[in-house]
Amino acid sequence: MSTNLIEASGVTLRYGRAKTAVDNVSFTLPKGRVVGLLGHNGAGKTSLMKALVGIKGVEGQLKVLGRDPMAERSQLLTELSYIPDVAVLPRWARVSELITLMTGLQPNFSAERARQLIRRTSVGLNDKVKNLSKGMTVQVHLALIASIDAKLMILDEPTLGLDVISRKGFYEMLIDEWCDGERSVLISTHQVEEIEALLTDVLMMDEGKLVLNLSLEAMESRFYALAHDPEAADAVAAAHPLLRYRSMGGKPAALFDGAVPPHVEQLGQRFRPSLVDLFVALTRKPELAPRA
Ligand SMILES: Nc1ncnc2c1ncn2[C@@H]1O[C@H](COP(=O)(O)OP(=O)(O)OP(=O)(O)O)[C@@H](O)[C@H]1O
Repeated sequence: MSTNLIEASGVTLRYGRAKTAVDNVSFTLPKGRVVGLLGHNGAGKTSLMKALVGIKGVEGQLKVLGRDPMAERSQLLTELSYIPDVAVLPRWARVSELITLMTGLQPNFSAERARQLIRRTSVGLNDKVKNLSKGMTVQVHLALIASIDAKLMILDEPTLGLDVISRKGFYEMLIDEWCDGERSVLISTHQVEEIEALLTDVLMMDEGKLVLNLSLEAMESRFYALAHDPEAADAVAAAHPLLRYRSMGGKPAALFDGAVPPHVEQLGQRFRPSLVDLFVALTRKPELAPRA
């Protein structure tokens, strides 16, 4: 098997003839990475994840853990940790029963590890799922899937609907208990600000297309932001930034792909653009584009 956990080349996923949800997407996902799959509603994130776990067939080449997801779906599902919706667990069950259930379903599941992870949470093994808050349910769900001995975890919008404390708890547990430098996780989300500090890489989708595939380190050396005085606006605009916006403190700012020309750089102060700025620049809807 190649060292990449995911290899996608020219992957296209259609719903019927009219809808292309994933459009000619190519990327690789090596081990030991925390990858954010970012995109607006309808960008194609869930569709891509469905393709990765063999729920939807695609055109192009796709290998996950060295397997063809459609042809080898049942085998693949025992080798990765996937949650389409973290907040859903059988309501009738006690946490201990879920552990028993998982032991029967998942050959690579460790009940011992699950109990250990549940002890990290405020949930008891005897608690019933129906009595848990949404945040607690998500923690239990994560504890269960983090107890699968796998190399790859795929999470589709895991913290949707959770308050900030529960989201923080979720990500802390994910980083402490799952990420070990060997395993990788692919997380789709809209909550770009929150997740930026966790990520090693970012995949950004817009209308089915992959518009950015970059490590966070490479992002720092590739994109430049410049805060400048209002009087310099025309000169900055003439250098064709990707985005013009207001930086913190309300000062006008511009985001550039690549080095800022020296005569423009001297018009302001350079700063590190945030992932949110980049997200807006690369995925904004046409109606939000500045008027010419
Ligand atoms: N079963 C389906 N049949 C037809 N079109 C679909 C189907 N599922 C999704 N789509 C369309 O495919 C596109 C991508 O949808 P998808 O759910 O993958 O986006 P997403 O990025 O996950 O969005 P969200 O953030 O809202 O969950 C959208 O235009 C959506 O309407």
